[in-house]
Amino acid sequence: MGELATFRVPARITGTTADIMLGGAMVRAWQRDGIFQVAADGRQEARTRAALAASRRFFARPAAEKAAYVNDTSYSGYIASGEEVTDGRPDASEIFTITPDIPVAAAAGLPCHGPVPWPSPGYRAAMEAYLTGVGGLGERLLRLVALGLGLGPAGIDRLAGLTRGGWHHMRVLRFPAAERTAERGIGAHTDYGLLVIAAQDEVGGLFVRPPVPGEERPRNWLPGESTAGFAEDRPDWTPVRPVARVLTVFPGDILQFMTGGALLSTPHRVRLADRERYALAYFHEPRFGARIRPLDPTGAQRGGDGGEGAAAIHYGEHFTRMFMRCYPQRATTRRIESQGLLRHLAAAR
Ligand SMILES: O=C(O)CCC(=O)C(=O)O
Ligand SMILES: [Fe+2]
Repeated sequence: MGELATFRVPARITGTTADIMLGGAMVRAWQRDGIFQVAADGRQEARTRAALAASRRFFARPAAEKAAYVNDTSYSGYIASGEEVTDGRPDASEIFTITPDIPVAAAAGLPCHGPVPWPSPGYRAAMEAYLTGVGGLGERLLRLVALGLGLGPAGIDRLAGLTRGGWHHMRVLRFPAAERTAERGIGAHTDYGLLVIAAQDEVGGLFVRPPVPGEERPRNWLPGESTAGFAEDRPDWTPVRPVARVLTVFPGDILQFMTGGALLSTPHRVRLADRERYALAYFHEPRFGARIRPLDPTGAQRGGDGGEGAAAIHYGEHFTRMFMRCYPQRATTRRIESQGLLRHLAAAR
């Protein structure tokens, strides 16, 4: 792969011919490369820098201090290196996860609902500003992608309409420098929702797997299929080279499901470098209780209404099952299991 395509996203997307052409180019870039770049304007660049600086300050604190920022009703908070597992193997990444910040009293016993144990007001302000910036970008991108998929100006909100009160979340990541025996940062995986919008520092280490002709892709939302560890030992992984003043964007599982595989949830993984590395992975998502259906329920869609696979995905259930899979030992997972909270999913709207 040569250079990734880089797009400039207009401030408003209304369905003009130019919007339709831009969306089409984005869809084609994903179908070729699995990922594209968007140019960050000055304000976004400042938010990215401030979030990465706050992240460095937090991760520099002593381990015992960081370990206190956890919560057992949500998956928000600190995750030590080695605590996350992908395909049954520990990831080296150290993470602070931010899910929607919901007071315990309002969590209504729903799995994954609860507060964010913010480490400081400054950290919170930097991350919330970043979330606001990429959240607005995510909305505009979803409208462009809908146009690019041929849904027309009348269908411009078929994707963005799912995200009112969206379960947007973020992983704030630090990767240690590689040791001679260990180069795994995060194992191969896909992410779960509509869009992944990622930022990284200048170190490098992220790889993606573009669509490979003839390669069957697992449907990560089905209990018997998983993208964790997918194609880990095959060739065709391409580095996402750090580029100044861009964010990278790729599709998650929900877009693969909704498009019947016309868009694929991009597998990716992280290798450790000779230095530590900092990154921000933001996930632009449907609302927790959304029931997701394929855009074209009549087409011969993999995992659609065709008999095999799911007819609809309950997004919150998919999210919950994926986090339980990644954090089998976490107090949040144990609580969901011991209190049988999965049965409350049906009540989520
Ligand atoms: O480190 C990165 O650039 C991406 C991290 C990632 O894949 C994730 O947090 O899901
Ligand atoms: Fe990821």
